[in-house]
Amino acid sequence: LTLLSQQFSQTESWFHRSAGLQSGSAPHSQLFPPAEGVMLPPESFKNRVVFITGGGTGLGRAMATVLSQLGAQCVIASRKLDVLQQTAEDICSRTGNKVHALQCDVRDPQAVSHCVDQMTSLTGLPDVIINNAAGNFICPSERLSPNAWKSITDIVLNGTAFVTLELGKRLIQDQRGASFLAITTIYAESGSGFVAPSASAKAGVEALYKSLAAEWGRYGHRFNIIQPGPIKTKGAFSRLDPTGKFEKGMIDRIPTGRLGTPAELANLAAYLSSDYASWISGAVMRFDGGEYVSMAGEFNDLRRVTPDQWKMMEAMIRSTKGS
Ligand SMILES: CCCCCCCCCCC/C=C\C=C\C(=O)SCCNC(=O)CCNC(=O)[C@H](O)C(C)(C)COP(=O)(O)OP(=O)(O)OC[C@H]1O[C@@H](n2cnc3c(N)ncnc32)[C@H](O)[C@@H]1OP(=O)(O)O
Ligand SMILES: NC(=O)C1=CN([C@@H]2O[C@H](COP(=O)(O)OP(=O)(O)OC[C@H]3O[C@@H](n4cnc5c(N)ncnc54)[C@H](OP(=O)(O)O)[C@@H]3O)[C@@H](O)[C@H]2O)C=CC1
Repeated sequence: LTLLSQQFSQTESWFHRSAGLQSGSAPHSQLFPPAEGVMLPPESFKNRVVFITGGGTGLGRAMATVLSQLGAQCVIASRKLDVLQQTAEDICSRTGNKVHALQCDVRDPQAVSHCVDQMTSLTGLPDVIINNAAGNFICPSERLSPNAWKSITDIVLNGTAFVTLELGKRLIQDQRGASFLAITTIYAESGSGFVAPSASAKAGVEALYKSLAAEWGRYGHRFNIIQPGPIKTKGAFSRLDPTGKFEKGMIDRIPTGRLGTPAELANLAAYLSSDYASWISGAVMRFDGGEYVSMAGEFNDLRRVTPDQWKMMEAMIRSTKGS
């Protein structure tokens, strides 16, 4: 069984196989196929402990899978213990490496401290911390109650801060280095209407991580950020595109013509958390198929202009004399 698991971890995983061309992708997305398989060498995370918040579902689950395939002992934590346990079992049965499930509501600093106590007994302190847990929903800002604002900002900003400070302090005390990674979003930079609490909280997370990258390097701690563009997960799409009507328009504005895949994100997270990235700290890695710059550029809509229309417009421009 162990041999089989090892062979499996060196080739491909169940979710990589499902990462083919998604429906709704543009034809040119064939030129940007999502790479299958795990990128780093096998056992890159052997003898490493990885702690992932929100590791039971979506992107957190994908990151736990890849890191487990690379030899890590993973600890996944969130509110729903049954979901975490099922994920832990699934991953462990596929990779042969231990995955621990711990219940933790990151909004509650005491729960976070208790979770870290439990992890310390199970695995010791982690070498890699991935702050991935989040909450979000689309809502016109004038409809937000104070509690709606608080529910998102408490998970995203306070939750990340509680986890990071609790683990950071204990690691410093034990004179242990670590890699911290936060999953934010491209609109942490631009802000975005209709998700103002999420945008505000994610921007706060980025400020926290850049601050600590500067402050805690002396303790052997690295802090990096991934800003993903759209990657289809139930958690995100059910709350941000509940009718499914916006997906096509979203793909149209992504220059690579498709959504990202959990496997691609997981490989990037693994790289940034690995020794291969030990000189990367304070970095913000946009991971969005080009969506951000595509939405930002004033003239980018000119992509719709046909060659004949260009001929006509060029003639008009060239015929202009003076101002
Ligand atoms: C042009 C359009 C393009 C569309 C693109 C679509 C796809 C885009 C993909 C790109 C994504 C980019 C970024 C993604 C970022 C993410 O974070 S995605 C991850 C999302 N995952 C989750 O949210 C999982 C966890 N979420 C939850 O558990 C819940 O959703 C919640 C609400 C965050 C927290 O749950 P809980 O604590 O149980 O909270 P409640 O008690 O239910 O609610 C607390 C208050 O919030 C109010 N509320 C809840 N839902 C809404 C809503 N939909 N609208 C308004 N208000 C809401 C609720 O009423 C409570 O307030 P009150 O007590 O005052 O009533
Ligand atoms: N998918 C996408 O397109 C994008 C996602 N992101 C980011 O990626 C990350 C993962 O999102 P995704 O996988 O799509 O969505 P999911 O909804 O699947 O993931 C969110 C996770 O957070 C956990 N969580 C929520 N509240 C809490 C809490 N109070 N305490 C502990 N854990 C909590 C949830 O578990 P539980 O319910 O068990 O607590 C869940 O596992 C998030 O940070 C999100 O902002 C960013 C940009 C794009």
